[in-house]
Amino acid sequence: PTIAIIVAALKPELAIGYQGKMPWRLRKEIRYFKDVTSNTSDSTKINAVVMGRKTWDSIPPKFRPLPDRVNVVLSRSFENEVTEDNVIHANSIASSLKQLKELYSSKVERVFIIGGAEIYNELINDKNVSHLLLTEIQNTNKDKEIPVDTFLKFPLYTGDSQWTRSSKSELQKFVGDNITIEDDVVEGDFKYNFTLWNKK
Ligand SMILES: NC(=O)C1=CN([C@@H]2O[C@H](COP(=O)(O)OP(=O)(O)OC[C@H]3O[C@@H](n4cnc5c(N)ncnc54)[C@H](OP(=O)(O)O)[C@@H]3O)[C@@H](O)[C@H]2O)C=CC1
Ligand SMILES: CCc1nc(N)nc(N)c1C#CCc1cc(OC)cc(-c2ccc3c(c2)OCO3)c1
Repeated sequence: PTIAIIVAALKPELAIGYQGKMPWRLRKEIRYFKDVTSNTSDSTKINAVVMGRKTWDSIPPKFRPLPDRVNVVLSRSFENEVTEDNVIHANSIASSLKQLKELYSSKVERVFIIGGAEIYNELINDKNVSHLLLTEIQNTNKDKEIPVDTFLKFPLYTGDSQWTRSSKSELQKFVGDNITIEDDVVEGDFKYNFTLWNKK
């Protein structure tokens, strides 16, 4: 299945976290994340979300496991198993994909890597990752500093980057027509845009 990274990052430094949490709460961004990671073109299939143990721990317990998606959590101290609330525990990316295949065979349409920094920075260079769904966030209030301490190490804007930004119509095709993609969404001091990147 297609493996895509999905992340929201503050430009220009591509910051994604602060003290183990998200530096912002953007209502429409959470809805986009939910819709894109839940939506399948084939209604008989389901998507999977893969995350690091710290990201799992940071999701409010009432919101996890993320509904209507196969949840996979990675930890180097996990046994490869399925927990009682149907979460796949894996101790490597490879074993998580193997378990997905064994348990769900052709039932999984897309696999979304949903964080956090350690997982992102390991997988951005993985040959199996074909797409990057990046929400590019800007701070419109130059008098306000946004506290951040966690960053993506993604080579996107360098000249020799193997990643190229797709058009808005390619993004629309990728996520499906039933998802509305707004331009320049403004929430508080933040302005953000949804983008799709793929490998050259
Ligand atoms: N802006 C955004 O879109 C998002 C931001 N975030 C932010 O990211 C931050 C969390 O990121 P981070 O602290 O890096 O933690 P992660 O969520 O990336 O989890 C790291 C843990 O995952 C496990 N792990 C990592 N790599 C592997 C591997 N190859 N095989 C098996 N297990 C592995 C380890 O677990 P163990 O220690 O148990 O061995 C490691 O400690 C938070 O601030 C969060 O808010 C998170 C998601 C989205
Ligand atoms: C939702 C933020 C987000 N956006 C994008 N573009 N990519 C992502 N990978 C993520 C993410 C994520 C994991 C995560 C972390 C978290 O706290 C650190 C909370 C949630 C979360 C997940 C579902 C929710 C919710 C919050 O509020 C309502 O429903 C989800």
